[in-house]
Amino acid sequence: MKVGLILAGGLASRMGGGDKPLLMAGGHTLLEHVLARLEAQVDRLAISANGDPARFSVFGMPVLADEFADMGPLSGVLAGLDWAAGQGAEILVTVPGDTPLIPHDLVERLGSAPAHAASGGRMHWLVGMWPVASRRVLRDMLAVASRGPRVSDYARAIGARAEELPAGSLDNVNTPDDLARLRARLDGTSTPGPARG
Ligand SMILES: Nc1nc2c(ncn2[C@@H]2O[C@H](COP(=O)(O)OP(=O)(O)OP(=O)(O)O)[C@@H](O)[C@H]2O)c(=O)[nH]1
Repeated sequence: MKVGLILAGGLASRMGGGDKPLLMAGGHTLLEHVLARLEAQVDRLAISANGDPARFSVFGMPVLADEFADMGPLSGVLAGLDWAAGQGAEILVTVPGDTPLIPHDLVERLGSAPAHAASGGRMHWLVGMWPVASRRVLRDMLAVASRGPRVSDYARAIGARAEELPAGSLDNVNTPDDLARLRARLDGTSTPGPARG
């Protein structure tokens, strides 16, 4: 069984704070775009976010808080792997909530875990497929780290493979300029809404 995790933690400091996945583009939040593309590809979905989970309650999914504070996205990945283990899943698919245009066949393209997405030769480590059995390696890494370990270090430690995805499908929103570009791209398109929410 494969389950999915939408990463929505972090500080969004380059956007001036707030929840990047709740920003609007093309008539939907970025999170709704991710959901609409990922939902049919996995058996269950959860959101990784700290703070008040109520702000994500409209999506009807579990909201997983980081166990290790201030350790960056890998702490969210660990929470997702622990949740996935509890669901009886073997594979966790992660997608950042600020990456709304992932392919509708992402899981098929990634193939088997561990695999991580690349575009134009650049790795997008958080668009990936993680074996749930690897979670002990990650827990050990986080338990001894004094600051957030690099996602690439963990992915490489478990033998990650890179899969090239179509150009533009991994464009993410880090800055107000990124958001303006995305809005210009989605303006006037009829993006399908999510099946829930
Ligand atoms: N669970 C969790 N997710 C995080 C954390 N930091 C970042 N993320 C997620 O990881 C992905 C990439 O995050 P970044 O854009 O690099 O970091 P950010 O904090 O969101 O934004 P900046 O402060 O501008 O770097 C996004 O989906 C974030 O939601 C964290 O500490 N915990």
